[in-house]
Amino acid sequence: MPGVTLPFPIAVSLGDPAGIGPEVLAKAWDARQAQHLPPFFAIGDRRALAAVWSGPVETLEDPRDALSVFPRALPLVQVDDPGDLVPGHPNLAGARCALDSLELGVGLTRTAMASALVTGPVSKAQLYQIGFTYPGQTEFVAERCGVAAARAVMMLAGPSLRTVPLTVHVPLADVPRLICKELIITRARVLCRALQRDFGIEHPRLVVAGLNPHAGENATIGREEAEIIIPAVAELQAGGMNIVGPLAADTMFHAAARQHYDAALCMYHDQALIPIKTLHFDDGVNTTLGLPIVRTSPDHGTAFSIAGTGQATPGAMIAAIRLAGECAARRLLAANAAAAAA
Ligand SMILES: NC(=O)C1=CN([C@@H]2O[C@H](COP(=O)(O)OP(=O)(O)OC[C@H]3O[C@@H](n4cnc5c(N)ncnc54)[C@H](O)[C@@H]3O)[C@@H](O)[C@H]2O)C=CC1
Ligand SMILES: NCC(=O)COP(=O)(O)O
Repeated sequence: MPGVTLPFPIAVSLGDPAGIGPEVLAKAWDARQAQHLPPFFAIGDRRALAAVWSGPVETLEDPRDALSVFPRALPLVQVDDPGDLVPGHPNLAGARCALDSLELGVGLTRTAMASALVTGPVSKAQLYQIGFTYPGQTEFVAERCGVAAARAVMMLAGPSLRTVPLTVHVPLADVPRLICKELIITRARVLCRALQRDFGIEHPRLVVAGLNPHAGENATIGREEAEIIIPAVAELQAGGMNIVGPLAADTMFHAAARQHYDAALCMYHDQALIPIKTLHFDDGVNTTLGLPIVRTSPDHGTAFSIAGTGQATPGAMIAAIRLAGECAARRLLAANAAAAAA
């Protein structure tokens, strides 16, 4: 945000060393001045950067030194990957390095050595093979921050759309039984509060998607709308929230419809992510709401098939760093105002 200088740099874990995380972060550093990015440092293995980029890297002893290093080199907190490190060829040593980097990034942000955390893309399949028991980074970061998974809310954000998947990394067949009134209410409240606190939207306007075609067509094409979603929306409205739904999911994302809301609560992963990745593949950000720290991530994955080819575009990583800086700045302003008022 203009006029706000963050006291600490932003921490960025590189993600899987064989994925495109190192390349898009290096390209973001190349673009730091043109894009007016706040200072950041990388967390991961130096070799992952060297494999895809010939720019300057300086290894840090103290992450806070990133502020002075950032103008001349990409600052790095080294996390060793003892395996063969070849872009496009993931292995379990790389997955371990990605997890160690994520863990360190959360710790540094929790202890105020970093103003916010940006996480590079990891391969869930690789992480599951080393015993990672969380569905994704969202739930891992939430647990490390002491926040219950239901209250850590994934939101995908682009310049013209924000969406929240109510259920995330679960089989589609499980979605109907996982949707319940309590989950809708909990996530809508976290979403509303975060839009106010982190996005500066004083009176958020929310919409909720239906699960079934035509939002159930008056309970003739599925009953989840009538039995679960409508009662949840009614309870939230009674509590004063500006929220409507369920809306038919096929017609709620066109340009004119998007003017009427600040965020859409969707019933399952692809219902939320298809519109975002269609509209904002190059500048979409995945952010976790409801945490004591700011955490964002580019909306894309590891893209192993293009890693090391130079084709990866850094737009989503740049957007993730920018959004992390903006949210952290809003929290800083609010904290300063509260301190001044006390
Ligand atoms: N934040 C995270 O950690 C995320 C991790 N993933 C993980 O990534 C892995 C691969 O997932 P996919 O579904 O294949 O999605 P993906 O985003 O890695 O790739 C999908 C397609 O988009 C292209 N692509 C992705 N990012 C690009 C970029 N910056 N520039 C140019 N082209 C780009 C890829 O080459 C591929 O054709 C999975 O293991 C998944 O778990 C997926 C999404 C987010
Ligand atoms: N599809 C979104 C995604 O995979 C990101 O998940 P997470 O690792 O940020 O929880």
